[in-house]
Amino acid sequence: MAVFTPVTPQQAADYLMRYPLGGLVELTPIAEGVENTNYRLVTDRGAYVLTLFEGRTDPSALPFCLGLTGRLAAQGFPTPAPVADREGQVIGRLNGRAAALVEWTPGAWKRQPTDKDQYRAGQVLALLHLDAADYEGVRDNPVGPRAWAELAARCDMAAKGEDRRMLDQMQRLLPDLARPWSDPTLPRGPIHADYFPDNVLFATNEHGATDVGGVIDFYFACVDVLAYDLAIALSAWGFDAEGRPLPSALRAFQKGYESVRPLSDAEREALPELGAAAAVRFTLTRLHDRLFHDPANLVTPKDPAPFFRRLDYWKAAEAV
Ligand SMILES: Nc1ncnc2c1ncn2[C@@H]1O[C@H](COP(=O)(O)OP(=O)(O)O)[C@@H](O)[C@H]1O
Ligand SMILES: N[C@@H](CCOP(=O)(O)O)C(=O)O
Repeated sequence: MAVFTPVTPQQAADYLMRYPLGGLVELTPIAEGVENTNYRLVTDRGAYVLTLFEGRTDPSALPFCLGLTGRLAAQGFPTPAPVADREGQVIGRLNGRAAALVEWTPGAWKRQPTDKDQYRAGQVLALLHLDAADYEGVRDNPVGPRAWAELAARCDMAAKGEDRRMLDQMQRLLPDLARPWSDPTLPRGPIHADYFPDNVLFATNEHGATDVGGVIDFYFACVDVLAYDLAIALSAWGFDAEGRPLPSALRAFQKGYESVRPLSDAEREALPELGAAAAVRFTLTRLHDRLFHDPANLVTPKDPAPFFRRLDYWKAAEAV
């Protein structure tokens, strides 16, 4: 369960006093997620997510992340807006952690997205890139190329067996993986950087159709190469649980993306390299989090191996 820092109903009720949201009705821990502590919090006025930010989310990045979602939500992009307290602040402090309240988004993520869902998810990612383009916030990617070597060095102290084999292979690739980041022709801008199916909630819209109701979890958001965000998303949406490619899902997602924001030739060409970088980035964080997992946390670490297998697909695509 993703509760690293427990919050009691009394502590939540006290925290709520600074918001114009009425009194606490219900506080329920949210089981999903692996990074931060999340509770569903219901008040007299509505439902919200209470998040306490843990290790990997640097509190100094929160103005960027919450500013971006606030801006996108105000522009009509489907994402829950952060809630300001009576003094206009969206970032508070609770139980020794930076904390925020965000509107609750009804809906659920697609465990088995159809090609139509893939297409729509691709469109919404491209809309995010267009809508966020003139956002003025600045944040470097906290798990960009510079962080990979450090993560690998930490894993190096503990990896054995199959983990060691994956790590050795990734360490050999690291020097070349950063190449696209020195290419000035690749457009940059605000990206989500964790656009996985579990961060895209689908709901029934006012016309009775299923649509993306809310994109959540912008806590890895940063300014980076736009096509890298697409490569991350393709890597997240276009493979099965074992890490084998799903060609029609990959096609549908990219087609949806390009129906809104067509790629330049340079972006299309760089996509396999960016995909390989995405495979390594998520393998490394998963490997790191599993190797250094604290059993006192009831979160189940994610398996790095299926992400590592995505490398084969992207490397083969690079060779074409
Ligand atoms: N605004 C929201 N509306 C509805 N559910 C949410 C919202 N934010 C988070 N959740 C739920 O909480 C879970 C964990 O949130 P997430 O931000 O992905 O956590 P983490 O960053 O710890 O991985 C999500 O999978 C979703 O079920
Ligand atoms: N998406 C990442 C881990 C971050 O988890 P999330 O629940 O915040 O999406 C992964 O799959 O490794």
